[in-house]
Amino acid sequence: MSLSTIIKERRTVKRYKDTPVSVELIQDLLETAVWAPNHKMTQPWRFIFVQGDSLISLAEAARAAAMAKEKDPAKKEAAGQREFNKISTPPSILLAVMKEDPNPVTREEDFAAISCVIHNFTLLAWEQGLGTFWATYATIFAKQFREACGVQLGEKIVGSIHVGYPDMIPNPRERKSIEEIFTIL
Ligand SMILES: Cc1cc2nc3c(=O)[nH]c(=O)nc-3n(C[C@H](O)[C@H](O)[C@H](O)COP(=O)(O)O)c2cc1C
Repeated sequence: MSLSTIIKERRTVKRYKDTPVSVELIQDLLETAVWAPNHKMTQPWRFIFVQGDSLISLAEAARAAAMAKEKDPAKKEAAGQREFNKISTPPSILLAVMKEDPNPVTREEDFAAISCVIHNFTLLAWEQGLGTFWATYATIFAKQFREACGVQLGEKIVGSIHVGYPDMIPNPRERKSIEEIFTIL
């Protein structure tokens, strides 16, 4: 597959086969993905791969967070179950974690750089037949969830990347035409 084909054909995948994902493969993909541009080479990232029983424990933390957040007692259980399902359904999740620099300029540049790493990862995964879903649902900011995966104060979860072999690949969503977004001065 050419790079342009991979870029255009990669889709956000939300339905996966049960097939487990090899930890070695994820490590290999990340080893390449980190060759992203990064001002001052701060390399402010680390990655947490979660699957199996650990994913269920993390999903329980998501349930606890959602139940604590829901104020209406009649809706607590359903809210918790929704979050539990969200986390426990994919075969595995890769959490992309960034150290938050106190300098706002560095922090913004670091966020841009880790976003490049994440997208590199999703493209490399696609090349290997893996689907991904970069999610930023509210759960990743919840105290219970952060504690369950060992994210420290001063670290931000930039993405919860669902990873697995696709069971269904959605149709592409239209992009704006180049004429609309391109200016020549
Ligand atoms: C930073 C970021 C956060 C995202 N968070 C979510 C999310 O929480 N829920 C969701 O359904 N999609 C999320 N997406 C995926 C987008 O919805 C998806 O990329 C977009 O619809 C285009 O589809 P495609 O990736 O298949 O081309 C996120 C994408 C990015 C880059």
